[in-house]
Amino acid sequence: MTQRLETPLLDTVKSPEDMRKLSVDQLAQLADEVRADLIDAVSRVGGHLGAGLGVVELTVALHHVFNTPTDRLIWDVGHQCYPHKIVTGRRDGLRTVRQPGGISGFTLRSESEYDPFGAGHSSTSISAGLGMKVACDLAGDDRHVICVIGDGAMSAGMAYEAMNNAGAMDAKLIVILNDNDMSIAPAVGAMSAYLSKVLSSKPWLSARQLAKEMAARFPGPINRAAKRAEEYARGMVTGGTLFEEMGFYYVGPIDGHKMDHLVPVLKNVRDSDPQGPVLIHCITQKGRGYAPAEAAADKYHGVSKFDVVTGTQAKAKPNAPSYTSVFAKALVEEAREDDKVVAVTAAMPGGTGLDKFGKEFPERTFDVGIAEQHAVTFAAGLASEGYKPFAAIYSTFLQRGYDQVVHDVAIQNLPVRFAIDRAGFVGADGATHQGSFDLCYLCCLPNMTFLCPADEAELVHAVATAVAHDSGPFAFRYPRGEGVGTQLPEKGEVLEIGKGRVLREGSTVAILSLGTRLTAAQKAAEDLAAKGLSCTVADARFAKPIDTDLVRRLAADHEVLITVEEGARGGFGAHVLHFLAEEGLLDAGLKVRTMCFPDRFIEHEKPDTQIAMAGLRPEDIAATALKALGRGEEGAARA
Ligand SMILES: Cc1ncc(C[n+]2csc(CCOP(=O)(O)OP(=O)(O)O)c2C)c(N)n1
Ligand SMILES: CC(=O)[C@@H](O)[C@H](O)COP(=O)(O)O
Ligand SMILES: [Mg+2]
Repeated sequence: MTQRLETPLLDTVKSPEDMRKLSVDQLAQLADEVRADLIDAVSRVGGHLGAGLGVVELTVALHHVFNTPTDRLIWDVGHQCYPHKIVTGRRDGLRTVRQPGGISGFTLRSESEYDPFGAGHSSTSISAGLGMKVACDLAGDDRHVICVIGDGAMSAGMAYEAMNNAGAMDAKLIVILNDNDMSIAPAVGAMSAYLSKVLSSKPWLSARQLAKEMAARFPGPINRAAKRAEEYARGMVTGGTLFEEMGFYYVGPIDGHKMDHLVPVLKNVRDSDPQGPVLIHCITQKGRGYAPAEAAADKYHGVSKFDVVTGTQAKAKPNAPSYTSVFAKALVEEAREDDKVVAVTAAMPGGTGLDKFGKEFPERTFDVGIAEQHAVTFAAGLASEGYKPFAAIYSTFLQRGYDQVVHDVAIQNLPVRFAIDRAGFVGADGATHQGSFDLCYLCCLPNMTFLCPADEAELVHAVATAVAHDSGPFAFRYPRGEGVGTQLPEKGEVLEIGKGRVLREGSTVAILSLGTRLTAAQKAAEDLAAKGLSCTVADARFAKPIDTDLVRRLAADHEVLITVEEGARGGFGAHVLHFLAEEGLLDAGLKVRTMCFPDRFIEHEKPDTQIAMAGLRPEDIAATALKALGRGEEGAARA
């Protein structure tokens, strides 16, 4: 246990520069103080906690040993970067993390020179780091590039693509595997740390380098044998064979919470000059140092505000079930009737609700790790053999598997069902996580069917329709958070493909809503009616195929046609415009307005504010109609 020094260090240590003057004992004390500060900050505003708790010592040691920001330090995913933000001048800012106007919950280039690369989606750090290291080498810059990547993020294909490339190059990229839950964990502790110190010390590395150089002088078979002998010798001791095979010097495993292990190993790696990349295997504990987090199944990965003493989170009582829980329940019901229904998640069982499905159907539930590309084609394989796979993937993360959607699912017209959660604005996670583009990137695909339920009841029907639709790929989307409180049907109804519904009949303005903007559309119609304007409100239900009869009728019977959707330009509204143009329905002077997200990234905010920033509130819809009729200003200027 570190002998705590009297003066609190966090108040005097203002930057990594200050940290470089500290002793190892002082660094350990500083880590304790950073951990306490992290817990305090997140208890006030919520956010990602468990991962940051697991890298407090590593963060302090890295900024002590390396000359950041000149040396580039990249955090994979970035959710564990809160300690990094505390020690790089954003301690106060952390009390505003993910809040309106506050700092980002991930690393962000525009936020700090200590954030050389933005993140949010996983497994990008090694690719980015290699690019930076090669650039530095080309420019003759003598700086280190360090990537910290978790064991989860290491399960994504992109990480292997990057390691495969790095391992074949001479760039001395430093990768730190932050391993907080290995299924086969090599021994950690003083002995292994000692070995790693020795293995990463200059004499050993240069001896190994010498062996490598000697081996390199022999022709093929001898060279390979010599090289392999050296690697297996090390692999036997430390289990680094996999990474060695990929061309990395493997160092570890070391205890990622012991400052007197971390600092010497990092110094040795920093000062050694092996040709090629190095991987340091750090064993850490997610949630470390905060009992409620350590005890929690999810290690307090993502939390709302909480009481520091008890760990009890302040969760507002929901007015209605979440869309995710409605989806999960509906899928369980359907799966009870149909044993071909199977479910696939990419490391998000809790977030997608498939943990509930897995409780009842463990053998029909597949968590493939953070591997959306694989998840999609794995589902395609299941579908090709007659199963009904539901790939439940957040809108933003499905972007990672897009070519697989096109190449393996749509072209082959395989009946994969895409349950797209977190569609539309997601709030605190901000620009990297918004569900903005799925309508754009799926509606353009031939063979795709895309259903957009307007509320929870419609979501239950969407699941039933997805199960029944076996003739090709089928997507349905729903937002983060709770529904509007509609009565849930006993059983899902199979909807007629490509058919919308009219909820309000009028004559001058037609509002064609897609998805959960329906309540706003109905409110806008009421506001307009109060101004003497007669409005029709229709729920398109399907983004693809469009209900062409409905669109034809709305175009023929109204002066103004407004489409509304929670997605970026190029989605539903664009396809309605294509149809209207092809049918010549724009030629008679119909006034069309397509309301969607603006052509910019919307940062972290409360979801309602994000809707206002996008100009999609009821008052914005009403104003758009009035302006189209030449009667008054269009919606409040977009924030
Ligand atoms: C492409 C992608 N898919 C899914 C996620 C959601 N996600 C965020 S953190 C995380 C787990 C990361 O595990 P690990 O890398 O081991 O980091 P730890 O939280 O254990 O520190 C996941 C799945 C993501 N950010 N990016
Ligand atoms: C860091 C990350 O990508 C996930 O933790 C994500 O923040 C989860 O989002 P939800 O909170 O919407 O499940
Ligand atoms: Mg992990």
